Amino acid sequence: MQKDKLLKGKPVADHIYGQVSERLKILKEKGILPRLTVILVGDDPASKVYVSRKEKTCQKLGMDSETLHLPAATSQAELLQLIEKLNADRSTHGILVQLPLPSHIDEHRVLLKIDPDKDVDCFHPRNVGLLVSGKPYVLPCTPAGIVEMLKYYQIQTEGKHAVIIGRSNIVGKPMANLLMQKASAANATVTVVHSRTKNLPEFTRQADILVAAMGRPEFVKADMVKEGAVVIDVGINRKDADNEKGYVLVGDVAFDEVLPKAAGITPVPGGVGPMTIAMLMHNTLTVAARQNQIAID
Ligand SMILES: Nc1nc2c(c(=O)[nH]1)N[C@@H](CN(C=O)c1ccc(C(=O)N[C@@H](CCC(=O)O)C(=O)O)cc1)CN2
Repeated sequence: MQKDKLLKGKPVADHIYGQVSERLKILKEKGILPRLTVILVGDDPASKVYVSRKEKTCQKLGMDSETLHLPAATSQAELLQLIEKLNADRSTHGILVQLPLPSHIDEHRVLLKIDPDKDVDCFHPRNVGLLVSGKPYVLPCTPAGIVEMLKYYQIQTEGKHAVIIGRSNIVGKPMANLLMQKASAANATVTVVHSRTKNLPEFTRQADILVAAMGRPEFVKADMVKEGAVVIDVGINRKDADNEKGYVLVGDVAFDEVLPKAAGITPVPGGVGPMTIAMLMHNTLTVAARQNQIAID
């Protein structure tokens, strides 16, 4: 294993947590205890893991947090009512609805209901618009975490060709925005490919930076990657295995065969994943500070 090629998330997340602690100190000195409320509807096993990690991280940092776990049969009206209550509650600064939601609930309606000033995910259309305009309120957690990783590992993006596989609202679309922008200083040339792209490998082979975020286990094979490319794997897929958990985590990249060709590659687990929660903590402080007109940056 060529260890120097591994772009691990933990050291970068720890660097962010250092900044979070400094910013939290300023808020606490002003009498503000930032509070994140996470809503989980249903019992998706992976979501339960992520939500519990969010709560534990808040506790570890000394932030306030609350997880509201609702049954899978919760109606859309009930969920909207709860969000309305949290919007009006001044002690809650950040609201996050864990995705995916059960299929009977319209995700767009729910995200639209969250007060955009409390939207720590950057999923509300107002905040998506601000992001696209280059004047973000907060940055979307996973894409912002990837930008932080590229900076930390001193990977040049300016003028490079970044190819993103996947066009989701959580990763693909905001990632394209961040990488192309002047505001993020990334200044890359960006191509987005997806399930309907014809001759997809022709595009991925042009990538200096390849971001795999389509949610298909080990989809990216060695012959789809240019020699010397930086490969960012955003996929987290559970693959059946004969171990204690009954599964192993694999990314969207066939890691073992892509590793020899890549100049740098994020592992799964331990790559991009830890950055999502680190950036969420950062965003929670940002919204708490803005709601109280306190400068922490
Ligand atoms: N409202 C949101 N919903 C979802 C988001 C989001 O940003 N906001 N992103 C994902 C899930 N997610 C956070 O919510 C998340 C995913 C992965 C990790 C992580 O630490 N992954 C670890 C492995 C974790 C494991 O053992 O299963 C890793 O890759 O090393 C954290 C958060 C979808 N929903």
